[in-house]
Amino acid sequence: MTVPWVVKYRPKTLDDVENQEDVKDELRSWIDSWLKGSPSSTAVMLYGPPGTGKTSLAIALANTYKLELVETNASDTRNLTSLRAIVERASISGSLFGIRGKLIFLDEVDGIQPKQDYGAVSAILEIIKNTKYPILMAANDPWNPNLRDLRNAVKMIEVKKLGKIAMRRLLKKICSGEKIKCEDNALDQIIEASDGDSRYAINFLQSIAEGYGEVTEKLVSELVRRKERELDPFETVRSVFWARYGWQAKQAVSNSQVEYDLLMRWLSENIPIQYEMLNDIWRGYDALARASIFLTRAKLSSWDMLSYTFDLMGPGVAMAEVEKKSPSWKAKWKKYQFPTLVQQLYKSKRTRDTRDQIIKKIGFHLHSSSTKIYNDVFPFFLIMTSKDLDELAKNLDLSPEEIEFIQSSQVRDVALKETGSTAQPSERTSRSRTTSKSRSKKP
Ligand SMILES: Nc1ncnc2c1ncn2[C@@H]1O[C@H](COP(=O)(O)OP(=O)(O)OP(=O)(O)O)[C@@H](O)[C@H]1O
Repeated sequence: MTVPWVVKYRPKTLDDVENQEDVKDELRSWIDSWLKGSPSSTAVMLYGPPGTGKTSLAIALANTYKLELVETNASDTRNLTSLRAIVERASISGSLFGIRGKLIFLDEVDGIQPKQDYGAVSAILEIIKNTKYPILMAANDPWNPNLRDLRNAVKMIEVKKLGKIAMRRLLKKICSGEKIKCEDNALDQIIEASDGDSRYAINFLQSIAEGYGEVTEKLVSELVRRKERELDPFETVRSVFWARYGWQAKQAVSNSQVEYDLLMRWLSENIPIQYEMLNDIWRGYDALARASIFLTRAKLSSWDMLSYTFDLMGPGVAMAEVEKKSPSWKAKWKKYQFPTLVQQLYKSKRTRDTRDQIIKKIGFHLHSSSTKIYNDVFPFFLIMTSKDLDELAKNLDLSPEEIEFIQSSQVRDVALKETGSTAQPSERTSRSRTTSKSRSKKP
């Protein structure tokens, strides 16, 4: 199984964490104050946009001070109960940093829902009151009024987006670690699209590198569109499959800018990749089939139906995996696939692009328009090159990709067929084609 690069390249210690110097200093002096026996504050909340390194900072902090990281999701009330027991046990035994100290980490504090997770905030407040261990929390957006009491009980530290230079260093390190060819401009585009979200940038890099074996500017720009982040189907698909709670999956599909039909294709292609149990796959497809019915109804009658489409495409697909209900469930990294249709469109576009480049070069040498070369010369050229490719390639300054295009008989057939079928059926072109055909008989 491929290890996700966000895991493989996660910083081990605080020194490995790129930038974030102020945050690291504050965290160090906070833990030092605990070690001296007079904590500057019981709990700290790291807050900032997704993928800025909050979880990484928690792990690096624990490693740096050789503390055991006790990690749980802040809205998981069942785990909070056992956490309360840990904290209470420690206060009775009076152990502070006993044999091995602990760092308690509560992730996704802003995911606490007042109704569904009733009692979570008061449980955390109680843990903070009784703890003998430092408590670190993380949230993307901690300004929800429901979290006011919590905010007042902790020290708030902002984690800012990673700058472009630091992000580039991070990605370069991964590229050389993985020995993959990454064009500088491609990295620039990924950095631009990630908008400071390192997880997004690293996942994006891995998806392209594993899907295509190289990271080129052309590939990246194919995938990055203007509203890149929301448009990235890999991110949406992963967020749905990795959602532990229904609301997370619903958020993923409703925030996604990937067009609904296309998103269905993505999910459909990847359900059997993500889910291993036949029953889970069946439930996933069942939810998706129902989502498709509601999408058709939404388009035909009322857009109100879209809400059901989201429920089924998001939580419906996400919760198809029964194992998710178990507390020991962990998201499994899978290499997602482009929907076959999108892949075919991409491949044929690439082939057409290469063909058009060759046509341009011939046109430049023959002082003719691309249309004329395409209709009158190109089929003949392909036949000619089966004899004299080396010489022609030199004269036309053809790139290896263009030579490969010409050499591939399969592609040549496609190109010949396309040339025949897509040319305008004008008198001029049909006559020209007759001419080139008849000429081709006499090489
Ligand atoms: N400052 C950094 N230095 C090195 N790697 C980083 C840094 N920030 C993030 N990363 C990389 O990005 C990945 C995602 O970061 P992380 O999970 O820590 O973000 P987060 O802020 O906790 O995100 P979220 O709020 O969505 O949970 C990490 O696995 C790590 O590899």
